[in-house]
Amino acid sequence: MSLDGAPTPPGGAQSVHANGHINGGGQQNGVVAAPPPHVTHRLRLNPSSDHKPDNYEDLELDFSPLVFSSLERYLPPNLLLQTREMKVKYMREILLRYYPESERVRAHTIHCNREFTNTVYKQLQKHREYRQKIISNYQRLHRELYTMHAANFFLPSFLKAINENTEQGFKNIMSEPCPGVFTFEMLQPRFCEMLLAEVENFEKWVHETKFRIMRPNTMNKYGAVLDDFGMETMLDKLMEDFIRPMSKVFFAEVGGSTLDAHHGFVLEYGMDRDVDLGFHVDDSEVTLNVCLGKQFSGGELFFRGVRCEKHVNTETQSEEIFDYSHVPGHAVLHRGRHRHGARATTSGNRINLLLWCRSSVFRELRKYQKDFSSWCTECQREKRERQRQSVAATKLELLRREGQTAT
Ligand SMILES: O=C(O)CCC(=O)C(=O)O
Ligand SMILES: [Fe+2]
Repeated sequence: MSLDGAPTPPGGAQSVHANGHINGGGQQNGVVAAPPPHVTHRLRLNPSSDHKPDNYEDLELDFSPLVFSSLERYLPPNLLLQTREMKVKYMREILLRYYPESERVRAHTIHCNREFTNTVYKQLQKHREYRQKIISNYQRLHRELYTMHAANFFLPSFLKAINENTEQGFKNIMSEPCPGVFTFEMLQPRFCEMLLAEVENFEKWVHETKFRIMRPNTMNKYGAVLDDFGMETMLDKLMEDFIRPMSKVFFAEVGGSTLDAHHGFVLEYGMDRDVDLGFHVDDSEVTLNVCLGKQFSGGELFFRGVRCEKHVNTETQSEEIFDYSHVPGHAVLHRGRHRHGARATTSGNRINLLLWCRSSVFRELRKYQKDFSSWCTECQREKRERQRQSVAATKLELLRREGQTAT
């Protein structure tokens, strides 16, 4: 059997050369670009905290109703008085800009809002058809993987922390070997085995049918997008009920509490697969990276400090250098903007589960931020430097004035 495959490949990571430069001008791979100048849709920088948002649960929408309720508080005051339909229309146009599959289109074509929306719709439609084709033809091996069964998937220690849902509860199971990089034991060995077998089964089907699949991003030749073969709902649950509570505590300043979209995939490394992964930042606010196995050597993750778009290529400070060795079943949680890469897997096969979690609210608000990012180390260094210079200038001025009074 031969099936027709992939539409335009999805977005991905933004690669950064180890010595600092972004590959290919930095606009490729689904990295968020500035909106076209004519786009007039605006949000407030601070939410209207006393405004009670509408409920959107009963509408058929392409984003979660909760996203609309959260975003509503950021609407310009005059819009808050409009009908629910008007608000939905306004917010949808903003949100559509953040649908990952739209990024490529946006970079090349868009000249007016309507045209943009139509092009995105076509892309979405194509992508839905692509997924549908896979889902209706691929025979699942372990059906129990496709719905969330927390007790079968996760270790009791992890479940206990999630149920407690307190900062201390999370800290009890986590290590933070480098600021902003959290590691913890997460998956049951049986779950890892089943997911590995499912991925293998899917790859076998792809091979046999010659179905042209999209790889997780432009940096990988191997691996598979789990969302494309039926795991989207289960992974949404993973993000909402497990990753968002933790991110709310540890990554609030990068939208950790408003994560509302994900890209879920596995990567496969080995001498006969992808060997390593270059230095990059993820197209995510928060990334979950869990090793599924199997046996391997090498493949360490290397981290090199958190940077905003403007500072992505700046030098690494010695205290930012951190290398991590993967352990099957163990998870790493970090900001998408934490620069990192993976060293060569020198023997065996390493397969990792990745969940890039995004917040559309955070992405919209980031556009209005003029000054320094609280989470970018380089922004903070520049800010301190600017303050130091300003204090020095004031001191000098005071001394000069004192000198004048004395004479
Ligand atoms: O291979 C790894 O563990 C890193 C994967 C990664 O950074 C990514 O997919 O964004
Ligand atoms: Fe990454």
